[in-house]
Amino acid sequence: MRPLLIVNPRSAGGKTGQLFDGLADPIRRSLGDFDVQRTEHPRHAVDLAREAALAGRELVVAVGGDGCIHEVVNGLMQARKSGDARTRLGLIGQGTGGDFRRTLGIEHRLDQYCAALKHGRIRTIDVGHVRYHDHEGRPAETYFMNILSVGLGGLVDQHVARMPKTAGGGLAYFAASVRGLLGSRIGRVRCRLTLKGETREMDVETRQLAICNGRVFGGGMQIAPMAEVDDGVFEVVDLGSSPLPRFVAVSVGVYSGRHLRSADVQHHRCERIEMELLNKDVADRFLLDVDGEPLGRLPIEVSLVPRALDVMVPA
Ligand SMILES: Nc1ncnc2c1ncn2[C@@H]1O[C@H](COP(=O)(O)OP(=O)(O)OP(=O)(O)O)[C@@H](O)[C@H]1O
Repeated sequence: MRPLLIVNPRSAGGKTGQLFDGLADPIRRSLGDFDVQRTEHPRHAVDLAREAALAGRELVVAVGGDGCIHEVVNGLMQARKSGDARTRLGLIGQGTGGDFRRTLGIEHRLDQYCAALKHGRIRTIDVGHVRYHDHEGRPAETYFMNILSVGLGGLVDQHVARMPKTAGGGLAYFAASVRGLLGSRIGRVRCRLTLKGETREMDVETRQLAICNGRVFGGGMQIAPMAEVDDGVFEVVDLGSSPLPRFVAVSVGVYSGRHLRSADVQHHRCERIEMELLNKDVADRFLLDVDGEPLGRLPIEVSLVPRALDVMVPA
């Protein structure tokens, strides 16, 4: 069957919808014939990817940002659960952030995306799975391919999601980050981590803690430069509970990976982690960011599905 391109026309502030027809010809020259489906609403890509995999497509390409990739990954994982579909994932990055393609080392150029699809190699990656509570308190679950964080990141995502769609990209994200930072609270969190069959419990106080399959989040922040998407473990990076000015200084180091040298920052490894918020009065400001989406809140149970998905990456 022909490859399917799932296009999020709203990605990159709506530019993808306008630009995609112009991209189709160069993609076709490299990939050959393909089919296209444009998403019509949020989470539509989950259904499109699942149906494509169950129909036996060998390759499904997410054309959009990290949110689009997250949805396509969820569709492919759902298909895998309900059958033995083993569809490969491809990427053509068209978003504002591009954190997952940075993790995979794909340069943001159409010819590089096409080269990875046509002549690349398959990398079989681990995928995270999380059980959580949505903003109305209902139990929910999702897969994630990159990073899940608790605390400040989810609050920033929520501010971004509530901004008018006309707000400009970089500046609007910066404003949401400042607002999130000033409104953020320190969570007292009970964590149960399991690594190689051994479970240990610890209580942490943190403004932001990230559970990382990939390396980069927040539009280029190298929260876990040591992470490998196919090593069977999560890197857990806790940015600590220092007062705001010191927290900001440590966070600036996340752009280069320097934060890991700070005494405020803790690093753990696990295949599974359960987290429960002890100071429930901060629950509205201590939120989940799952691959950049503000999905809900604690308590959570996160587990790693090893070698779950084949992704096309540069040769
Ligand atoms: N037709 C649609 N109408 C409205 N929203 C949509 C539609 N299709 C997809 N979406 C939503 O658009 C959101 C953003 O998508 P995506 O992440 O692909 O782009 P981005 O935000 O520009 O990139 P990045 O996440 O890399 O910054 C996702 O939450 C997705 O559910």
